[in-house]
Amino acid sequence: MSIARRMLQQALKVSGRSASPLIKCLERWVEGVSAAYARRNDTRQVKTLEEMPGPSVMSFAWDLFAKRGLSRLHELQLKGRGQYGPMWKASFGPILTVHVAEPELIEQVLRQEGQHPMRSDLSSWKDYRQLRGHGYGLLTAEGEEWQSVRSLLGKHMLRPKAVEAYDGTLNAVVTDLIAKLKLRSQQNPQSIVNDIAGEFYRFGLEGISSVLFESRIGCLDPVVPAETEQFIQSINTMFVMTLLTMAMPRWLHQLFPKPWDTFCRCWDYMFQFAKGHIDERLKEEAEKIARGEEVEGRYLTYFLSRAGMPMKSVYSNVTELLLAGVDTISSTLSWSLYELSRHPEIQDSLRQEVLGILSGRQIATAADVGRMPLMKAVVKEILRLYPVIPANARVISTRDIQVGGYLIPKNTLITLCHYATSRDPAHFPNPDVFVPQRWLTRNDGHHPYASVPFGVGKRSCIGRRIAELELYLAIARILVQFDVKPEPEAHVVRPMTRTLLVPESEINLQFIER
Ligand code: HEM
Repeated sequence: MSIARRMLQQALKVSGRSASPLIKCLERWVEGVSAAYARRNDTRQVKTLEEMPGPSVMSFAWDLFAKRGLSRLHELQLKGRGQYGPMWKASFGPILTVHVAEPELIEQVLRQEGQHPMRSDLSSWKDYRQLRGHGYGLLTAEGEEWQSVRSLLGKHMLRPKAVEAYDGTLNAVVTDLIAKLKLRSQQNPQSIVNDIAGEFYRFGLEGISSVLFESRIGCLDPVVPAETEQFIQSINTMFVMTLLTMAMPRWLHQLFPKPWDTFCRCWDYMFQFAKGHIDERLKEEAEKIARGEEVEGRYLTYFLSRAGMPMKSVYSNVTELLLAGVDTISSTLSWSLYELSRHPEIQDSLRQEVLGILSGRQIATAADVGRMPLMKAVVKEILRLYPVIPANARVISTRDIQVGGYLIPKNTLITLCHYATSRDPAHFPNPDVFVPQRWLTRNDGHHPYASVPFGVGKRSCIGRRIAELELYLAIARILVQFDVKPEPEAHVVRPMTRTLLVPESEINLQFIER
């Protein structure tokens, strides 16, 4: 309470007068004056971007390009925080970005993100769509357009009941994954499956396709269709090229056209792949209707097309959902089995938890995995150590905001460094060690924004519930069917950034049938 206000109240008490309209008016005036005074004082203390520490343009460019910094961006978060504190600025090619690496400050940014949060307005993904005249999907759309797709998809992807209904579809894909792992481990004298991330890539694509189209596309067949392999290859290359094309000023695209051309070719293929599958599925439906048969789909493409969304938006949304469901699942599942293979005691406890809930059954349902606290803790811990999207971003386009005592002008790109916060010993003791148990105790003391692998708020991951269900179902069945061990003389695998955080080298594991 301001001193002026207190004095006014004191005066009222002394005079014994009740609060008449005049007095109330006076009170409001005093409040207004003191708020304005506080604001002026605040602005005086607020620092500007010029005062923010950070590497020079040259030294950051050196780190990025000469020292393979693009693949070590996650480590540069730790280096930046160590060198400059919780906030620093750096120029990523032509883009100035403010890095924020403290949970309270990340929270401050997200609480000011406004009605239609924006991740980045400088994305080369958007440039590509404009160039080719494609629509935007949920990942790239903004404003009202984003809001309307988000509300529509939210009904089918965020509501627990709607997501639980996908467990049968996803379990059918898990059945094929298990058969494939059995086949591959039987082909090796030591039951080793090489490059599990590659296998889980196909699993991820088959999983999200079945949710989108309610039909299978053969990713886990003994011979994978060539177009599927090319789609996966296109995603890989597109992610490698994303950071490069964003870090290069546009005029450099003319001088060195290869990265931009390759990037566009990958997207062309991905859009073509998605369109092919959508058209095929909708044609089947039209034929059914022509034969007078009932059409009742439980798949996302059906919901989108039935909601009257223009086909251009259906194509772009499905392309982006297909893309979002591949690396995210593959990487998280690979790291889960990697860590469980190195911590046999935790693997065993988790298996006991699964077997206890299944009581004799082989296949878990959504309701079953909902009752597995250790399973949830394992996945949380994996995403703390290896958040597949290691940094998030926001651009607040409507107004300047204050964060950590700095004034951030509107339209500044803000990088939320949650890889750094989730590896911070101040929030997680022994931060580099896999300890799922830390998630089992309430009030373990970490800030709620210290590990936010799915983001927070209106623009957070819409696929979170589907991803978690798919991961739980897959891990549960793998542990029931196999003992998972590291290959003999296995080396440590580290993460690397390829826009997303992925294993730097192959993860090879022994899958010993139980
Ligand atoms: C372990 C798995 C996954 C992780 C860690 C993850 C993480 C994230 C993160 C960090 C964001 C950005 C959130 C923000 O800006 O605040 C995001 C957005 C998004 N994710 Fe995921 N994701 C995962 C799986 C999936 C899956 C399986 C799908 C598709 C079914 C998906 C679809 C999306 C979409 C469409 C967006 C954009 C949402 C929007 O802009 O409104 N994600 N995800």
